[in-house]
This record gives sequence, C-alpha cells and structure tokens, in this order.
Amino acid sequence: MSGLLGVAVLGAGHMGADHVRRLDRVVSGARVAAVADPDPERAEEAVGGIEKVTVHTEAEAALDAPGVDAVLVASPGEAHEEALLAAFARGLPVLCEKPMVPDSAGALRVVEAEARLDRRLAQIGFMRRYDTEYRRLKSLLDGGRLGRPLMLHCVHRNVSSPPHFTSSMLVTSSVSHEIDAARWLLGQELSAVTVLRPRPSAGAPEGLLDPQLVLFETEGGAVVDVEIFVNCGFGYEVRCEAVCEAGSARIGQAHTMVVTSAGDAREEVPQDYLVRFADAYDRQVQTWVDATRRGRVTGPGSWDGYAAAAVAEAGVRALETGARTPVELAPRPSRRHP
Ligand SMILES: NC(=O)c1ccc[n+]([C@@H]2O[C@H](COP(=O)([O-])OP(=O)(O)OC[C@H]3O[C@@H](n4cnc5c(N)ncnc54)[C@H](O)[C@@H]3O)[C@@H](O)[C@H]2O)c1
Ligand SMILES: O[C@H]1[C@H](O)[C@@H](O)[C@H](O)[C@@H](O)[C@H]1O
Repeated sequence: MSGLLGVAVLGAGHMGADHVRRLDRVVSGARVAAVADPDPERAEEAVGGIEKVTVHTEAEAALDAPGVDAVLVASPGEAHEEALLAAFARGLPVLCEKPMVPDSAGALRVVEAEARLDRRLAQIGFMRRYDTEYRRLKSLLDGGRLGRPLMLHCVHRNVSSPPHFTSSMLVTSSVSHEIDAARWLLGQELSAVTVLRPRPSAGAPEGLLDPQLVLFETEGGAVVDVEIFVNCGFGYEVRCEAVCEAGSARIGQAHTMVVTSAGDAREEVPQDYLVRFADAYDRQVQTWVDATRRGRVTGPGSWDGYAAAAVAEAGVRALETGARTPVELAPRPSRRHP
C-alpha cells in the first residue's frame, strides 16, 4: 500500500479516544478515517479537530465509510464478536482490544470464521508483548541462560475499577493480560486454575471480590501466581518475576526517575495503564499499521484471544466454586487456505 492506512475506530471511550490520538499524532503510515460510538458526543470529542473523519453511531456504518482500509476495535468486550465478524465479512484487517471476546464459545466462533478466510486478519491487543521490559524477559527466557522457568510471580494492581466492574472481570478483563503474557513467555498452554479469595479490601466497592489470588498450572509443569487487586488505591503496578532453574529475573520495579534527597528516596508511581504502558501501546499500533500496510498480521492472533477466554472462563468457575478447575481448549481449526 502506498498511501496512508485509513482506520475506522469502533468505540470512543477511554481506550478508543487514546487510539484515535495515537493514530493521528504518534503513529506513521495511518490516518483515522472513521469513528463510531453509540454516543455521538463522545465520538466527536475523540475526533476533535482531525480532518476528513466521518463520525457514526453504528459500527457497521463506520466500516463502510469511504477510505476505510482497517479497523481498530475499542468498544466493550461484549461488542467485539459482532465487530470482528463484520470486519472479516468485508476483508478488513482488525486490531481488537482485549478481551477478544469475553466468552470462549464466542471467541471460538471468531477463530473459526477467520480460519475460513484466505488469510489472517485479526490481531488482539495484548500490548504487554510490545513492552520493552516484557520483551527483554522473553528474550532472556528464550535464550535459556537461566534454565527452565519453574514459576512466574505476578502482581497486577489498579488504583480503582470502573463502576461496571464485576468480580469475574478481575479474571476475564484484568488477568487476561497475565494469561496471555504467561502463555507467551513460557510458550505453554495453561492447563488448570485455582482462585483464592482473600478478605475483600474496605477500599473495594460493596460486593466486589477484590483482591484475588489466581494460580495457574501449565501443561509443562510450571506454576504462575497472579495477585490481582483492582482497587488498591495507591498506583498502577504490574510486576513479573520469573524463577528458573539457574536464576531469576524481575520486571516492573521502576519506570521513572528515583530522587534521593535528605535521607529519603522517592519514585513516582504511575496511576494508570495509559502511563505505564504508553510505549507498549505505541509500538503495538505502529507494528500493526506497518504489517497491515504490507498485507500481513504479525502480532497475537485470534487463537491467543480464544485461549485467553477459555482459561479465563475456567478461572471464573474456579472463583465461584473454590475448586481447582482444568482448562479445556477446543481443537485448533486448521486454515482452509494456508
Ligand atoms: N489494553 C489495555 O490495557 C486496555 C485498557 C483499557 C481498556 N481496554 C479494553 O478496551 C475496550 C474498551 O475499554 P474502555 O476502557 O475504553 O471502555 P469505555 O467504557 O471507556 O469505552 C467504550 C466505548 O465504546 C462505546 N460502545 C459501546 N458499544 C459499542 C459498539 N457496539 N460499537 C462501538 N462503540 C461502542 C461506548 O459508548 C463507549 O464510549 C475493552 O475491551 C477493554 O477491555 C484495554
Ligand atoms: O481493561 C483494563 C486494562 O486491560 C488494564 O490494562 C488492566 O490493568 C485493567 O485491570 C483492566 O480493567
């Protein structure tokens, strides 16, 4: 493709508005061609003064708008299946925010629909794969210098959760990042989940089981523990320590300047993901735009989205029952046209 990639952005909320800004001002090779949100004011606000962008209240109208070559889906998870299938029907490449589709049956329908096409079209927004620290950890583990990984200890804290957040969403929305990161870092599927429920924090909304401790077993015998705490009140913290046979490696400790003065050392703590993962979102979207312009998809795909949904679904059952819950993955459909 010689011209700019025209992107339709579906959903103009927190993430969608940030992706519109990124496509317009940060990323090269792309332009925002259309924005859709059922709330037209939100869509207009996200577009701001950007020229030649059409605004729609229906997602499909944005896909059919002039100059649209690709789609970025940033609507709520429940709307993703319809958006992905509509993009596939038009042969449009898609970058879809996580979770790809929150329930595994819907996620599998997306995998199967894509397998019936003549090429890959979907990339899923697991942006940690584009974070510098996660990439360094991945290279270290792949290089084998530390021996086989035995455990991952993960911490995932948000200052506060949005009003619609449920106890299940700690697993399906928040821990979906660790599910994908663990599969990617270890190169193994997750085979069972157990969820422990500590006493809920007084800082959490009434009835929300927050925090939770989620334990995954992998098919290769490693164990991954994730502390998820979405109303910690003090900062956005994401850490991961890999413990291997011949050493350990830790990421997520410090991202900003540390100021030492008068016998005290201080470091700023990011307050949300848009700050902590700013570079990762930029790299993710730039990589997607570059690959899409060459007619390729290189990032995490629909199978990764499905696997994350299936593992998260087992996690929700484990949360509800208190029991260790095996993960069952459907057979991976083969592509009709390789
Ligand atoms: N990668 C990350 O770190 C990250 C961070 C935050 C959110 N997300 C994901 O991004 C998505 C959006 O989250 P958010 O925080 O921006 O939510 P949000 O509620 O702020 O925004 C969602 C927007 O989508 C609109 N919308 C609803 N149905 C729609 C439809 N059918 N078509 C188009 N727009 C529709 C809503 O009106 C709203 O403006 C979710 O899937 C969420 O999990 C990812
Ligand atoms: O949708 C958001 C997003 O995925 C963030 O990266 C995560 O930290 C939050 O817990 C989740 O609610």
